Amino acid sequence: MREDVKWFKPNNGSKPPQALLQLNSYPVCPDPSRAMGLAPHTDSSLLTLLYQSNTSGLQVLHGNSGWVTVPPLAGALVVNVGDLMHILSNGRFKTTLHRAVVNKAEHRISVAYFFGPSRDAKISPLIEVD
Ligand SMILES: O=C(O)CCC(=O)C(=O)O
Ligand SMILES: [Fe+2]
Repeated sequence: MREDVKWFKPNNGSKPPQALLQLNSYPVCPDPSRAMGLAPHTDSSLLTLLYQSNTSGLQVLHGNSGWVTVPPLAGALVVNVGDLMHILSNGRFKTTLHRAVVNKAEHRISVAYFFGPSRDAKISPLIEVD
């Protein structure tokens, strides 16, 4: 893999990066097979840090295994690669299709911190195709 220490050097002058904190709340659901907490999606920014308390619900689509649960680990955050990272790295870091399912026993919360460049930054791949 080609090393390039300039990967994340901003080229948009002094515009600050953008960060967004999103609080998700998934109430108990009597029939989880008939509801979805958060529909399948990819996060559009660069990176997401996700705190998912101690109730599972996050699932990622993993190759032939289908939807795989990402169990919450005490003191750990999930790091999600977003669309902009996918584009910047020319697909070397892949954006992650994920969703959140509900359950019938516990109210679940999660906190997502989305981080990326300013809204009007121009994004293009920084790594050439091999
Ligand atoms: O609640 C979760 O585990 C996922 C939240 C999520 O994917 C999002 O806020 O974009
Ligand atoms: Fe997400």
